[in-house]
Amino acid sequence: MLGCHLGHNFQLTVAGGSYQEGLSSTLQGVPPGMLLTEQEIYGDLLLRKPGADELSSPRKEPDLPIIYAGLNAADTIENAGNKNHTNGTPLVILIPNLDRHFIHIKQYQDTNRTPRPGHASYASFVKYGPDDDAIGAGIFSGRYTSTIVAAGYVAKKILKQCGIEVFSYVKEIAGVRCPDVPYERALESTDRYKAMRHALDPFYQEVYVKGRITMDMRFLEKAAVMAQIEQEIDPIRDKAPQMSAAEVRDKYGVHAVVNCPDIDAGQAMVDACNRISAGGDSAGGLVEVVVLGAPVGLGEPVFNKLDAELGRMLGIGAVKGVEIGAGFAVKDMTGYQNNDQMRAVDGEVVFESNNAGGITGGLTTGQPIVARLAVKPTPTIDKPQKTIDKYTQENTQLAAITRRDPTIVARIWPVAENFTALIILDHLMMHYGYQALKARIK
Ligand SMILES: Cc1cc2nc3c(=O)[nH]c(=O)nc-3n(C[C@H](O)[C@H](O)[C@H](O)COP(=O)(O)O)c2cc1C
Ligand SMILES: C=C(O[C@@H]1CC(C(=O)O)=C[C@@H](OP(=O)(O)O)[C@H]1O)C(=O)O
Repeated sequence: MLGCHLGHNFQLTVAGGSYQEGLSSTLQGVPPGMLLTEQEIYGDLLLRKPGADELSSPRKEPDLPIIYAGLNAADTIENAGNKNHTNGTPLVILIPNLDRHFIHIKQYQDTNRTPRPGHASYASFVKYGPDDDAIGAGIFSGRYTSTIVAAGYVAKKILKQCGIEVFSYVKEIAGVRCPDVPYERALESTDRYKAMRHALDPFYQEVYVKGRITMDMRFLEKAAVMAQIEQEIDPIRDKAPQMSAAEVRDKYGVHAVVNCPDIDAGQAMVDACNRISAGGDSAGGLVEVVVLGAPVGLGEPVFNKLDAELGRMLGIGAVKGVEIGAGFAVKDMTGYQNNDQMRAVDGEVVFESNNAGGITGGLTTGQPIVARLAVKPTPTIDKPQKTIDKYTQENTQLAAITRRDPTIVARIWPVAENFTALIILDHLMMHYGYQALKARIK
């Protein structure tokens, strides 16, 4: 298989599959000198992991990461204080699969002759043959997106130190749309939503806050604890702090399930999705990603224009469209309506609108970068569907029996957020390098 690599300077290679031993992210280009912990990476992974709420698949993966390489194992000289700091070598993050039992493997074995319409299993069988990693769709499972979240967290941490903030939220599910809110408000709401999820996540509390896995442990010790945790998934989940939706709303000012900056819209999304999934079907929608604080000029013509690079998010399973700024709506505008008028105010350039989504000519303008991802409804549904037997070519029917997300939208925004961070950091490195070189030319 080819194609599991992203980035020019800040480079990510991913591996693994939904029912293999686990998944991994390998990052090259991480600068030395940054303290990095598994707890903080998990803080992002828990936002995407399955089994969290009524809109997500019942698979109870905790998605606990292990940093396997890329950190100093001890202070490099006595009292240097750089233990667990990045040291510039490739950073490897492992995410073991802990909720893959025989019963689930058997469900896939029983249905793997009959590919799920809308999923990858027909084309991947034809391409890779009978040894195709078809259990749970392997690397085609949405599960692989945990690797993007883990790696993108590192990119976001670096970007924050450069004054750049990347965040994402749910814009639409099942036709229910979140009204437009100012980006600063959407960022605050997303931060409060994350704080709520950290506080209520049983693994965050039991594993990290209570110190069951610490950065002082060796890899083999952490793996041994994970083997214990694999046997305790349900008891740990039972310890989750309980809070009603109303209490979440009062304390954090967010919806308890959907990261949407308008709480009422969030509830209407849940209701609409539940109505669809009660009939065995699934729902799609939109997520929006915003980047604040990016300098002017990120992006490289011609093939690496920043909008083209953001379009790489089509590589995320179920993402069928990536819009920048006004996106497809530009087709109905006149030039005067679409152009973002500019003024100079006290030496600063101010734009009166942002139809360009912060990018013209593939280069950032200094405005917020805005991208939206169209997410299709989950392929696995609980309705009989027409399919074929991929070994005999007979026509047949498939009824889903595997675990599935009623909608992918509510879980995909952390993937979009962290994927965007990987792209922005990659281009920031290119930009800084190019500008440094330019400054040396007399
Ligand atoms: C976070 C996430 C969760 C997903 N969950 C499911 C699921 O439960 N069932 C399913 O059939 N597809 C699910 N998918 C979608 C499939 O991975 C995707 O549709 C499939 O790989 C085919 O790729 P394509 O939709 O890009 O053509 C999920 C995707 C993501 C990103
Ligand atoms: C495991 C995850 O989501 C899975 C994505 C997925 C699919 O077909 O994409 C189908 C389901 O897989 P399984 O049948 O193995 O439970 C989801 O649970 C995950 O995102 O971590």
